[in-house]
Amino acid sequence: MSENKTTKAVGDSATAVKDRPLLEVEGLTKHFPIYGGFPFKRQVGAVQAVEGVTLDVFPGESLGLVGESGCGKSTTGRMLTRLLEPTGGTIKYEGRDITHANRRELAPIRSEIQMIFQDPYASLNPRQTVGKIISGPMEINDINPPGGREARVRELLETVGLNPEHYNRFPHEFSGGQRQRIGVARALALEPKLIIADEPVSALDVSIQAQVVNLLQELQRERGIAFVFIAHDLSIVRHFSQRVAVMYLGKLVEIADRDTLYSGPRHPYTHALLSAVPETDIDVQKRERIRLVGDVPSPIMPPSGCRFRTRCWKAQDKCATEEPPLVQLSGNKAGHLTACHFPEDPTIDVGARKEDVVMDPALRSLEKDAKKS
Ligand SMILES: Nc1ncnc2c1ncn2[C@@H]1O[C@H](COP(=O)(O)OP(=O)(O)OP(=O)(O)O)[C@@H](O)[C@H]1O
Repeated sequence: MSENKTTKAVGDSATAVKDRPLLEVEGLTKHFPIYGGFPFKRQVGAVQAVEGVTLDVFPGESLGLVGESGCGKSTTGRMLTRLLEPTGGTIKYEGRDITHANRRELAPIRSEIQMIFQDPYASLNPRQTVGKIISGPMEINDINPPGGREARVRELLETVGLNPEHYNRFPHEFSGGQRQRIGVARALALEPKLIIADEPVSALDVSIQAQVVNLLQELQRERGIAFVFIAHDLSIVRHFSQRVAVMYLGKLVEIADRDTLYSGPRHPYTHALLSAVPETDIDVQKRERIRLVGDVPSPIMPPSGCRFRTRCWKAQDKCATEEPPLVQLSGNKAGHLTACHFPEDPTIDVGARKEDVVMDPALRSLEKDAKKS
């Protein structure tokens, strides 16, 4: 098979490639040490949570990061915001290496990269008022917007669809969806260029998920904020992201623009993830159903070669001995990278799955509305 050795995951959709990348991530790695032994504790191993992740995030784009629970999505997100110190690799923000930048060095960009967390119950301080929570980042960064912080917070409350009069209320007075809106307002307070949204809707009621996704999408479009949208649910990422990266056991296995990924996945794992999304639209061509067997192996001792091989129906000897690089396979578009020795055939009829496959009826109706307008 002829391969073009492109190892950098670049976007090629019109939205993605406008400028140089906002964020350039190369070989990002995180190992959590495991200590044991008696009487003196020493390191006996490591959880290899993230291993050699390489990708770019462009200004204003939304990149979806998808994979099963425990594959290292949150750890990656936390390293990108520098809440976690990487074990290896580099992170560049607007060309500046911030991989090991200290607090002082990070200060000027702290406001530009924000995070929205999964659990809107745990991520808000129950003893602080909404006003205090949202103005927190402004206080920490000593930012005084024209008109004052309170006016800015009220404006932000309105932006995220909450009543500005709720300024003095406490988190427990709000529903899950409303709390996540407070989290979004807090992330917006410093007018970030990049938001890492870590499963921002998975803790919410299904009927509320669509509203919050819609809000984030509006913000992305109207304010040109770049998003890394972390999710285990491919249907939500498809709704929100122009490009999608798929992770398995700490590694990126495939990345492409969303239509390419959904209509012609090359990595068997992506194919399996897609076939797990229920097809509710009878117009959508039936895709072969694949059910993954076995558990995800331990990240403490991941399989040799291709990490997916123990669950892959296409695996051969080579998969155990040689790790497949993340490259542009022959037949793939620029920017579509796959890490597999025996990839799926490219879909012949690329238009076969143009329709979105959405699990949640609320999201489905939103998509239809968006298409009409
Ligand atoms: N502080 C830590 N110490 C040790 N291991 C950790 C730590 N944080 C995460 N891990 C491990 O690293 C691996 C990746 O975890 P991570 O939370 O990044 O995955 P995830 O894909 O975000 O999963 P989920 O969707 O369940 O949040 C898991 O095996 C997890 O147990």
